[in-house]
Amino acid sequence: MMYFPVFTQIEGKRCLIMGGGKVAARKVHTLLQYGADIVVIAKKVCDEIKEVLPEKSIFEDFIKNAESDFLEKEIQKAVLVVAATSSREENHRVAELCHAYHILVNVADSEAESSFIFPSVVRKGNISIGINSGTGSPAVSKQIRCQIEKAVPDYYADIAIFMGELRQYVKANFEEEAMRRYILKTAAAKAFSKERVLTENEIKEIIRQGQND
Ligand SMILES: C[C@@]1(CC(=O)O)C2=NC(=C\c3[nH]c(c(CCC(=O)O)c3CC(=O)O)Cc3[nH]c(c(CC(=O)O)c3CCC(=O)O)/C=C3\N/C(=C\2)[C@@H](CCC(=O)O)[C@]3(C)CC(=O)O)/[C@H]1CCC(=O)O
Ligand SMILES: NC(=O)c1ccc[n+]([C@@H]2O[C@H](COP(=O)([O-])OP(=O)(O)OC[C@H]3O[C@@H](n4cnc5c(N)ncnc54)[C@H](O)[C@@H]3O)[C@@H](O)[C@H]2O)c1
Repeated sequence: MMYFPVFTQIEGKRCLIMGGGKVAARKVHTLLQYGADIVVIAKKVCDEIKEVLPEKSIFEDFIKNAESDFLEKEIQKAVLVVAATSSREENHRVAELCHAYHILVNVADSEAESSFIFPSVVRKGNISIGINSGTGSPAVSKQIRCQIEKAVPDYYADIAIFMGELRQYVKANFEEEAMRRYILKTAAAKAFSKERVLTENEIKEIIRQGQND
């Protein structure tokens, strides 16, 4: 299955993880990096999760029938849900509820029931590179991630921050779109060729050239 990559903002937003084992811990780790407000519900929650989430975000000893209304309400508060229990029946139930409420759901043991799947992620500062094999083979994604990690140097993150700030400045100070494009494209090309952020003088020079052309 081929997936369209979307970069979504989850900072401060509720993400519900159903299940508290190895897979749940990996998804908690990924979502935490992006500032999600995570809640975990499971029969048993592993130490790795307890170490990174506050007690109020963990609902352990969850028993399906007695508290089914609780789960449904928690699902409705979430922007995305992960069904990662070791019970096929439970994962299926969570998936059905999410589909009924049109809430994004990742089902750890069923790609077919998932409305989104997790990419393998390379992070360099604010830069995020997501990888998906398109064949349901996480081992392939992991190999590609390792190659990209080696190929993308840390200073790219500094250039990204620098270019983000330059872009705000250029948008605020230059009315003509062609000029904005010239400055930003030239500055990015120059920063990457010099393998560092540009100095104020180098930026002034680019602006001068743009105005003379
Ligand atoms: C990328 C990554 C993101 C993440 O989870 O954070 C990810 N799985 C990762 C690791 C990993 N997954 C598995 C192992 C054991 C080795 C192996 O089996 O290969 C390892 C550990 C390892 O490889 O070290 C087994 C496995 N995976 C799935 C099932 C269920 C099934 O197949 O039904 C089973 C059990 C199969 C069985 O029972 O045997 C399903 C999915 N896993 C996906 C993503 C989606 C497809 C991604 C794609 O196609 O690119 C998809 C469809 C749904 C989803 O989970 O979103 C992360 C790499 C992190 C990194 O970069 O290191
Ligand atoms: N997507 C992936 O990358 C990936 C990788 C490996 C395995 N899997 C699949 O993910 C699932 C979870 O794997 P794991 O290694 O995290 O298992 P695990 O045994 O480490 O954890 C299972 C968790 O589910 C909880 N649980 C079980 N039944 C429950 C129920 N009825 N209600 C609430 N909580 C319940 C347990 O308390 C535990 O917290 C399995 O189905 C496995 O096949 C997916």
